[in-house]
Amino acid sequence: MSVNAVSLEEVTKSFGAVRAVDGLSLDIPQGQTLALLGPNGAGKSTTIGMLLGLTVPDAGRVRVFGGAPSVAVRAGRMGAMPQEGGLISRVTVRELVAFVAGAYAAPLPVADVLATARLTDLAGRRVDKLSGGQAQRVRFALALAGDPDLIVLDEPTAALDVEARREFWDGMRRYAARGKTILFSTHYLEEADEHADRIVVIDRGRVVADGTSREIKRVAALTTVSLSVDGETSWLGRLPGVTMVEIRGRRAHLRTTDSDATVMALAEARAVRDLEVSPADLEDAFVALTGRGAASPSPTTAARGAEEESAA
Ligand SMILES: Nc1ncnc2c1ncn2[C@@H]1O[C@H](COP(=O)(O)OP(=O)(O)OP(=O)(O)O)[C@@H](O)[C@H]1O
Repeated sequence: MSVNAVSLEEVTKSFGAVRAVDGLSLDIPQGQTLALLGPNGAGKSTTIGMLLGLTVPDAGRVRVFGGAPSVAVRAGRMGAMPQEGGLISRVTVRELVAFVAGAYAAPLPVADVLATARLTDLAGRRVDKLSGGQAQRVRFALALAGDPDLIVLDEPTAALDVEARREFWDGMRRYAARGKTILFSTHYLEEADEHADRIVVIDRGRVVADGTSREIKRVAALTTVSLSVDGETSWLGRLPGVTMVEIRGRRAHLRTTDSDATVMALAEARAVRDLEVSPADLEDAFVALTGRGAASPSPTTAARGAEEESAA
């Protein structure tokens, strides 16, 4: 098996009394596109800083392609796009890309960089005359110039409008299609859902969920099946997939990790009356996982509730 592109082992970093990253472990195999999703202050930028070798962890180990981050950077194997950062002005896009590519031993041909970042038509434009979205694609191009195997992007599309984001991700997909590894942080749930193979949700410096968007929704157990009931309801908690039962008036609301199995079992029990299935979206899952902004119980609470119920 090939070495992981990224391996973080129990990494911790504090700033004074603030523990920004708290025992975080994460392995990213080569070729994966991973979204690091988390609310403000979750520890995304600090994690990325350690990954890039810009910040030294207090404890734990950071490996990029099996070695120190600085080795991967020097070898041109890791390219980064920081959250912000000025671009040299008064030069054209092509000149700037060629200048940065020239710093690497085995750069990508400039024409390829421009094409991947969708900048071919803007190659002769001066950098200081670009729109925000175009400038962001130039930053992406600079991260690509050394033909890295891993690219790390800290909130690459923050402040871009919908069209600029679409164009940005278009370029990113071309890069990923070449078998490269991508790690990006984002607040945009739909962006993680749409562009990542894997989503790692972090909060307070810890991983709170890790999986495909489908798996994360399942972990959050947020699909709700509701139906009209009368009489005895305790059996509803024993249906497959059900993690929580709430009775409100004459309706039962079942949280389930497997709505298909729950509905089938209800049908077998001839209990389907005014049935409604409300699927979770990633936003609900995120809120439930991080406990921010909603009164939903955390998934661990939900899972524990179900275990206790079935043990009883
Ligand atoms: N250089 C620093 N000095 C002091 N505190 C810091 C420093 N860098 C980060 N922090 C604190 O560490 C915590 C994690 O911050 P970090 O920037 O890693 O989060 P984030 O998930 O990237 O947030 P955002 O999405 O807002 O960029 C926050 O409480 C932040 O205030």
